[in-house]
Amino acid sequence: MRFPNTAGTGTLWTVRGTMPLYPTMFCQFVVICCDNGDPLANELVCNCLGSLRSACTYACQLLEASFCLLCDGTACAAESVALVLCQLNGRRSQYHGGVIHRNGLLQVPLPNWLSVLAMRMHRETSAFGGTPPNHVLVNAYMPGQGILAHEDGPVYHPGVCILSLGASTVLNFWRKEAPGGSRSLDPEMSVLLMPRSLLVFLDDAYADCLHGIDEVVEDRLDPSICNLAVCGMETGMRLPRVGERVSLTVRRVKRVQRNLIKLA
Ligand SMILES: O=C(O)CCC(=O)C(=O)O
Ligand SMILES: [Fe+2]
Repeated sequence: MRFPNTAGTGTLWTVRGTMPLYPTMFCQFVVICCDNGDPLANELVCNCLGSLRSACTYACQLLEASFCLLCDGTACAAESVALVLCQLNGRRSQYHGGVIHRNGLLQVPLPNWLSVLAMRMHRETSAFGGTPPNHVLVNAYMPGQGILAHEDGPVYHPGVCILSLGASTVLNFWRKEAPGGSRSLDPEMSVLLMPRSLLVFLDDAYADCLHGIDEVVEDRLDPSICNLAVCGMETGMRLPRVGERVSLTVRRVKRVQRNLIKLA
């Protein structure tokens, strides 16, 4: 399977194996936010019901349909201008929506299939503060790959939607400042990201925490994972990361540079 051709380079992003389709899997919607200084333990975790559920399912179907189109290598090139920025520890990342410059986003319109998805997330969640998202990061992880603890930072509006496809994973959150001053090595809270789940994290979870994914080939499900029950899992289980995981991180870069001439 191949991802969209990258701008200019002619390099194709080749993915080993095939993108699994999950036509019948449930779609989970997890919201993590902790306004008013509430501890992370008070995060809101809910199953996706009613219209939200259908929105997520729709998004996944759309996305999977898009990936299928991309697989045959024909539909993508004209529509999608993507930029491969890094191949860190094997994880591959692809940016859509433009390059982030110190003066703001040098905006390139999102490809249509991503724009529909991003607008749907905008309409159905409160993640982007009333203004549509303009940037999507696609990350592809093989088993054993992850992402170091980091914060997404002030360049984005403090709200993120992450749609997960392929293998499951666990995303950890650490408070930047644990009580007593130093940062604990143990996550304060973790979320199991099942395929076709949509994670929305906002506010304090964005601003006061680091997040990251361990570089392991299987996840040990421990009690710090806040949504085990809704995933039908139990503490103590081990969940192998079977195959590749592809995530779409949808965000809004706060500042958009409209006058490109000024940059010269
Ligand atoms: O792949 C994920 O779920 C997390 C990605 C992430 O945190 C990022 O790209 O900033
Ligand atoms: Fe991140």
